[in-house]
Amino acid sequence: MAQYTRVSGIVGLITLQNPPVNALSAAVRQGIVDKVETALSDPKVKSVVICGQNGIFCGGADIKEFGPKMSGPPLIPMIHAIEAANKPVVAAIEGSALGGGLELALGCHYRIAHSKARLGLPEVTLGLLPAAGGSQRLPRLIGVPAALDLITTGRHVTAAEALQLGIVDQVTDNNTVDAAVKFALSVAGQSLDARRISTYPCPQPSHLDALFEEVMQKVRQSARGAMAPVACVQAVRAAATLPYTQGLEREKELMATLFTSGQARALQYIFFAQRAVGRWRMPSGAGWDTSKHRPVNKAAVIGLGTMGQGITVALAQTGLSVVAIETQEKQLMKAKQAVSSTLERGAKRRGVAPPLDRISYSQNIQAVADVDLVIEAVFEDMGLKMEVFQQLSAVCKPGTVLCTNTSALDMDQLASETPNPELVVGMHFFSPAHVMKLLEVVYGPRSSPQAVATAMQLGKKMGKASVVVGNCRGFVGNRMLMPYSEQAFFLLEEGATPELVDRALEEFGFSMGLFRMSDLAGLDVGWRVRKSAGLAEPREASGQSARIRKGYRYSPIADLICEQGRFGQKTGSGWYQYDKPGSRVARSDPWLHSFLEQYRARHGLVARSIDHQEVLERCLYAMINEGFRILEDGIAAGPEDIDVIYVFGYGWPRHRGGPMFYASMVGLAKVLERLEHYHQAHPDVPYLQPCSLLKRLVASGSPPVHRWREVIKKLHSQL
Ligand SMILES: CCCCCCCC/C=C\C=C\CC(=O)SCCNC(=O)CCNC(=O)[C@H](O)C(C)(C)COP(=O)(O)OP(=O)(O)OC[C@H]1O[C@@H](n2cnc3c(N)ncnc32)[C@H](O)[C@@H]1OP(=O)(O)O
Repeated sequence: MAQYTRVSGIVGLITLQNPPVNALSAAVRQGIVDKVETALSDPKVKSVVICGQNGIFCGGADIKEFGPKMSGPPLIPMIHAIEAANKPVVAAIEGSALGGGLELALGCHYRIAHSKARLGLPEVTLGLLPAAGGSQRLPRLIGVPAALDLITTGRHVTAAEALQLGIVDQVTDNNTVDAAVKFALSVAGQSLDARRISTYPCPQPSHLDALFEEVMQKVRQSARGAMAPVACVQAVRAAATLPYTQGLEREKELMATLFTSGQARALQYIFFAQRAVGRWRMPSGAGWDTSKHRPVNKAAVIGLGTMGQGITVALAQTGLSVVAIETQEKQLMKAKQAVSSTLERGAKRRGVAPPLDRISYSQNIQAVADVDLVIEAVFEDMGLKMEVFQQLSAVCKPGTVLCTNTSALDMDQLASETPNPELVVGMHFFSPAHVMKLLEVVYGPRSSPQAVATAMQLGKKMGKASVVVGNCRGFVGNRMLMPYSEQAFFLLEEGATPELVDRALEEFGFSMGLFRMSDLAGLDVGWRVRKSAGLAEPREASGQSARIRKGYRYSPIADLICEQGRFGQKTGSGWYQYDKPGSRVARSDPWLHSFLEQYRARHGLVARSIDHQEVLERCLYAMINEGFRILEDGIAAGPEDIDVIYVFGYGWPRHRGGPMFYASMVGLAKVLERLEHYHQAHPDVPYLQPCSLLKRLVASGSPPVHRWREVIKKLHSQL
């Protein structure tokens, strides 16, 4: 809806009303069309201001209304009518002007923004392009290179940057609507000939072809198969090379392809999934509405290895006071230097002062006595962590929330070391902790909803996509990695190479294939976990028994690689070779290939040709199958939780919506059929045995992903 009033005698004020972000729903578009007509036909009105209610201009088209049966006035003619008006129309931009919201503002003759406003065309992040004339107007207004940057990345700019780029005409620190009305009064009656952006010639950059070729190459590389960034470049190229009306036609054509694509559905699903997981709920029913978080002003980090350093940086950047503890003096000094330089680099980028004085360093755990929350990030060793938790219980003030940053260990066992297990939760960060967006917040059977709420609130404050998950080995993310990597190892035994597996996964869209990723993370981490699970003990070098552990098929390949001291990038070799330890460029390794050949010969395995489809089906479907088990076990509340974890923490291509969404797009019946097929071929691999929830969903007609929770709920109620 839109409200209309006349202010200062001659200014028609149109206010968009659709909480919370004034999205351009059918009703809002109808409201705008009607109120613009009212203002333009009223002879007393000499100029018009468009604003949004509750301090936000407009969050863009209403994504919830996207679909095959969209109704209401279309955006393009609505914006054209505003641009063609014979009275000046001024956009008063507070809060956000995003997507269709900015396109609406670009149709206005003037734009006044509050200094705290953010503007952008983020359609690309939803698998779309700015198709209400935005891809044609913005390059005409700010030039091709700047428009390409904004449209292909979807980044939001501050009001100051918008002013510098020429997107807005004025920035104010005061009441934006008052400033816009004042401005509208000052321009009433003036000629609008030079204010209609669609009539501007598009500035022609020199070497236009070379520029677009270069940008297209870059975009294709970083898009990893996503269509929208490529279409965005094509649309801007149309703006640079065609008259406005023809460019608009091209924009429409490109949008039609994107709008109906699975990629757009996947990206919009992830947009809502991210928000849905933020409204967490534990199986007990506890959530934000029932659980108040404890205030956290001062936090401690115990253990300043790579993870501890990243967490310290993230906390300090969030504005907390941090006590950073490391018992080894040399490591403490090294960590202090690393943390300081990361904070300095970050502050320089943002043009602010580095928050160095928020951190105090100590070798003495007594220094945590007055903190509100502790994050333990010591070495992944249960004995050591138990010792730390005992010490923390003795030192911390009552009510301190104790968090462990374990990636797989039993956090409930750690809770047992404290007199207040209800205050213990897992906060599983991803490396580097100050960069990666994901945080798994792990609750055990005794964790209180208040402790979970506290960790979730802190995650939110740190800008993390925080997901509440239950306690089990590997939680959600790492638990699903087990079948994924197991299949990759089996594929090596059967004839694949790390390069082949990685290529298949990277062409699918993963930021890195499994083997390159393992080399980056360090192979010793998984080796230690397998050893602690009693799997990776040295066995006889050949024969069937070497490939059987605990009664099931097992590939010792990764353990054998580690026994050679090949831990990945940090040692200069792993699944690939590197120029030197720490180097990042992975090269094919003849040693590894000959090792694989010898391994197969020793175990009587005959290499066969393996194609990309088999790699994808075996690795991804085994992982998805485990995702269904996780849902069945109640470790994740819904498919959205798993998908957000994989998109934000594991490099799953966002335009494929996460593993569970992907399964729904492939078709659950097909996933089930392929799992049955591979399980028949490998009956000694339990991860390939289709999970009963998957079978149940297929039996109930493969409902869309947003309806899985109903089936899961029914399943749980019958248990
Ligand atoms: C066959 C060919 C057909 C062609 C048809 C073409 C028709 C379309 C034409 C033009 C299309 C234009 C494209 C667009 O405009 S797409 C939308 C672009 N806008 C965005 O991407 C902005 C998305 N929103 C945000 O970034 C944030 O929400 C922000 C506005 C910055 C506010 O952030 P914050 O204060 O943190 O609040 P939340 O993100 O939690 O959001 C609050 C709730 O509002 C819901 N929301 C937000 N934006 C939208 C939206 N655009 N549409 C619908 N709903 C929106 C959000 O989901 C939250 O609700 P809930 O918690 O219930 O999920």
